[in-house]
Amino acid sequence: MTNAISNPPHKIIGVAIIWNDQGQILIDRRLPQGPMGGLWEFPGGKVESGETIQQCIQREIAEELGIEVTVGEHLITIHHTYTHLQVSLTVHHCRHLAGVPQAIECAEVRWVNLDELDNFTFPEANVEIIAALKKS
Ligand SMILES: Nc1nc2c([nH]c(=O)n2[C@H]2C[C@H](O)[C@@H](COP(=O)(O)OP(=O)(O)OP(=O)(O)O)O2)c(=O)[nH]1
Ligand SMILES: [Mg+2]
Repeated sequence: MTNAISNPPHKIIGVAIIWNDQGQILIDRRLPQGPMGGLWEFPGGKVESGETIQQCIQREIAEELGIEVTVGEHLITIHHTYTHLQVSLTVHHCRHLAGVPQAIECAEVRWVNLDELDNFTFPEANVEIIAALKKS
C-alpha cells in the first residue's frame, strides 16, 4: 500500500474545555464544508511552529470565537488516526475570562452542561475525551 494511506500526516492539536462561571462548557459546530464538517467539537486547532500548546489554545480561541481564556490543567492527550490525518489532541481545561463567544470560524457555538454532551455528534476521537471529562 502507499505510504499516504498507511501513514497520513500527523498534527498536534490544542483543544480547550472552556468553563464558565455556571459550570458549563463551550462547544462549537464545524463548518459544513471540509473534514468532519457539521460535527460538534471542543474549540481548538493546529499548533504552529514555535508555539506552546497554551499559546496555540489562546490564539485559536481568539481567532475562532473572539474570546479570552486562561489555559489550565492538562486533561488528556488522545492519539487518533483518521483516513487523511493523524492527530494528537492535547486537551486542557480552560476558564472563560472575557468576551461573548461568536461563531467566527465555525457554524455555531453553545454553552452546555456536561450531561448534555451526549446530545451532540462529535468526531470519533472525542469519545475518550468526553469519558475523561466525566471522570474528572
Ligand atoms: N478543535 C478540535 N479538533 C478536533 C476535535 N476532535 C477531533 O477529532 N479534532 C480534529 C479535527 C481536525 O482534523 C483537527 C483540528 O484541526 P482544525 O481543522 O480545527 O485545525 P485549525 O483550527 O487549525 O484549522 P485550519 O486553520 O487548519 O482550517 O482535529 C475537537 O474536539 N476539537
Ligand atoms: Mg479548529
